[in-house]
Amino acid sequence: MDRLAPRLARLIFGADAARWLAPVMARALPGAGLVLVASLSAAALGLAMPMLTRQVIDAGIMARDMGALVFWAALSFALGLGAVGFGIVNSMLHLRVSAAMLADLRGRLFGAALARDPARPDLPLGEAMARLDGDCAEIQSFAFDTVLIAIGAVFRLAGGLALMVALDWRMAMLPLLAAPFELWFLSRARPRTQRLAETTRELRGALSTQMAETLSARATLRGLDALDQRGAGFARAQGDQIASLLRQRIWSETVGAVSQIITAILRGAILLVGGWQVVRGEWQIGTLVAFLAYAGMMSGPLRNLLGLYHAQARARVATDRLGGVIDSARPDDGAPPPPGSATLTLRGARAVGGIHDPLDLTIPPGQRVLLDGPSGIGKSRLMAALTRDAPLAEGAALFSAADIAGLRARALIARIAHLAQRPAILRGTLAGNLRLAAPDADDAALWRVLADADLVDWARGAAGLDTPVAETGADLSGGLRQRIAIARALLRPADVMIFDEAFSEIDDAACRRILAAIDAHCPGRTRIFIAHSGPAREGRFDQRITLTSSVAIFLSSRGEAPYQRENAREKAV
Ligand SMILES: Nc1ncnc2c1ncn2[C@@H]1O[C@H](COP(=O)(O)OP(=O)(O)OP(=O)(O)O)[C@@H](O)[C@H]1O
Repeated sequence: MDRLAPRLARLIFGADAARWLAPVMARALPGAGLVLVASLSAAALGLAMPMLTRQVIDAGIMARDMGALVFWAALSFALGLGAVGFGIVNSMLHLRVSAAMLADLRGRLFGAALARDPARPDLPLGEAMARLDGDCAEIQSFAFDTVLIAIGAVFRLAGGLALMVALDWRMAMLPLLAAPFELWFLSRARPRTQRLAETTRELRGALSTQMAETLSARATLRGLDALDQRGAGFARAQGDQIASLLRQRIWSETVGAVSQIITAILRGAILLVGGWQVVRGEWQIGTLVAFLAYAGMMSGPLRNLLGLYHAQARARVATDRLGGVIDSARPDDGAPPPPGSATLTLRGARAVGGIHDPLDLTIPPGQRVLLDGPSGIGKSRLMAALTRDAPLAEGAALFSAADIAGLRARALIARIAHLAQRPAILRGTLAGNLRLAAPDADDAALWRVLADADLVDWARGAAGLDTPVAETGADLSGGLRQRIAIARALLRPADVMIFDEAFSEIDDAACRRILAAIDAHCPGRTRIFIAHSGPAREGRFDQRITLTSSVAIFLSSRGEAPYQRENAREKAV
């Protein structure tokens, strides 16, 4: 299995996709083998049927043998019943095994999407979901429906042909004459199948992106009275997608029709030549019936085989799109950050996106630091570089003398907590949101950090730790969301805490209480504050660092950067 899966994956999906698909296929192969055996047995049952019909007609009806008639008819009935039962078992087995493969594949892709390298361009949410859902399903359906059906088809084609040869070998040559034409047609038609699949998958991604973005922005759009506008855009995107699906369907029907036309020609030829044989007395009528049944049976398998080649083209489009997600994942490698207290050092550093002059800086353990600079200059990006969440455009960032670029990101975030202005709050409960940071924290620990974040009264007034929280925390005020995020961060024993506008929506009085609690309970931790205004700028700082830029900063108003206005306000206070 370990060697078969990579080979199969390479053969079907190409060498690139085989890297990540082979393990998934290796896990699915035993189940797929079982489904294959079951479906081949069902096909064998199907193949036996026309032979039994032939016996009923020739040995029973035409020979006027009542005993033989009853025997062959009863056997046909019993096998027919068996085929029904077998079909049900088969379909359940198929669903179970193929759903398990889909779950495995989607799990792998979900993991890769979560581990996206921040240095890589982000995929819009809807596009990512379309890939995780639609493209994974495309591969699952190819592997389980198309490939399995095609193997069954080869079996039925070969079996049917063999039985036709047994009935009359000269007549059995007829289906073979059509093969070269079909192969030629297949290879000519395939590139168009691939192109159409690419367009359809892209349009599907665009539609999901529109949907996700519009739904998540509906409050803003309502305020702008722009819901109809977005609705019309969505309708247009749906129209484009339907048109593309129709083009794809017309093409696949055209491709499929070719095999049906060939089968119809074959049937006509068999009827004519076989009928002539019966007239001449060389064939019995049961033989003609059985021959016709086999020729009819070939149409499905032929169509499946024809479909296989083209379905592979579509599956390759899906694997390419999924390959993009896999490749964007950052490997979880690197050295652990040095133990002991953390000294942060920046040497001529600037993160991608930032426009400030390169920064040299050392922050010894436990310092309180204010990082200042006009909006958009790159404060957040520079801090994100400390956890490898933003790549550096120049310079270096060091964690206790170790270059951060070589440190394991997961280990780094255990030491550096970076709180953003708009924290992510998930649907569930207050406790569930807090325990994202520390799954094993007991209730007492949760209440302690709630106290630090000045949330105890609010939580008691609601349903305590079980207070329900809506998706994105939409039922909470901005200040509550920020306070929950602060409480959550305090659950982690980080050496460095970066408060990146993390207090911007909290009222000044509460903000001062929270800051005092943080200073009292985390005196040994390095605390870096970014704040354009408010109490987060107050108090004693060991360092005040101001990012400046020799590039003109277009975001300043009336020639004054916001932080300069704020500094002026501070002086006035
Ligand atoms: N993922 C990203 N990739 C590249 N550039 C980015 C990315 N995220 C933000 N930027 C850009 O980096 C620049 C600096 O953004 P950043 O958020 O660091 O500024 P800031 O100084 O923190 O501003 P503010 O005070 O308004 O929060 C901006 O021009 C922004 O558009």
